[in-house]
Amino acid sequence: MENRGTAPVVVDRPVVEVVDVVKSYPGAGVQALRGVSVAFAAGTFCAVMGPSGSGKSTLLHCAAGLDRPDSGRVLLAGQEIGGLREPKLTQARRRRVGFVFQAYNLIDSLSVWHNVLLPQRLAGVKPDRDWAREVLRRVGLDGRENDRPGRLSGGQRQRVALARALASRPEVIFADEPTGALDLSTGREVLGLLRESVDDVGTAVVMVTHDPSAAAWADRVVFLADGRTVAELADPTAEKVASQMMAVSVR
Ligand SMILES: Nc1ncnc2c1ncn2[C@@H]1O[C@H](COP(=O)(O)OP(=O)(O)OP(=O)(O)O)[C@@H](O)[C@H]1O
Repeated sequence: MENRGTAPVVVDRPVVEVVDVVKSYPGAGVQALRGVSVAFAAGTFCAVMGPSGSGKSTLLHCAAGLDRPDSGRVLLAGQEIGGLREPKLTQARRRRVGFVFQAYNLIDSLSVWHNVLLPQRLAGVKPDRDWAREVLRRVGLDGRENDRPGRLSGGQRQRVALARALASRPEVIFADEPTGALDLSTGREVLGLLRESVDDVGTAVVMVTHDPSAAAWADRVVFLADGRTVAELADPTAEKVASQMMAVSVR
């Protein structure tokens, strides 16, 4: 399905809506997003793909409220976040959003347990310890609570990052190439856990990836090129994603 206009594809129960977002980096003379409209539905898994430099990470940062667009609107659970001043924006993000980035962003001076509880503590929320224990069990890290992240493997660190994202029961998890630094089987485990959090917990996942077989774990794939959404795929397979990527890359 081609989506060339500025009207977002309508999804049921959107948790994040990006409407006609433009974002440039004036210092670099780059317009990274040129009027992107896309919505992400609650409890679904969406992959974002596109050639290098097409604007995927910028879209993720704007959608997650980490970056402010030059124009356009971003709604998080129906609330427009563009008008929020910093403390309120941070609060909305901490309450509703989880992040899993390739660099893990774990704090090495804290144990696994304290890393997992940190976002709730920063949000001033009393941590739900039972749920934190449950998510650590789900990601296969029970017994590692007292370890420092630096002593864990890359796959285990990524699982800590995922547990940390899940621990605050976010409505949406944004993941930027969460399997990029992992070997094939560890990558599959992490994708399985993201899928499980969608199916069992009802979290929405928005994941940037370059890998068609990772995108095939999603319910839907949105393709970007030159800062615009150019195509979508529902119920993707790795083959369909790869051939759509080829089509997008030769545009
Ligand atoms: N902080 C920044 N300052 C200047 N230019 C930037 C910045 N971040 C991104 N860009 C530029 O904006 C454009 C889109 O970058 P972005 O990282 O969003 O693309 P991407 O699709 O995620 O790329 P990749 O797949 O290589 O990670 C690129 O031309 C990039 O060089």
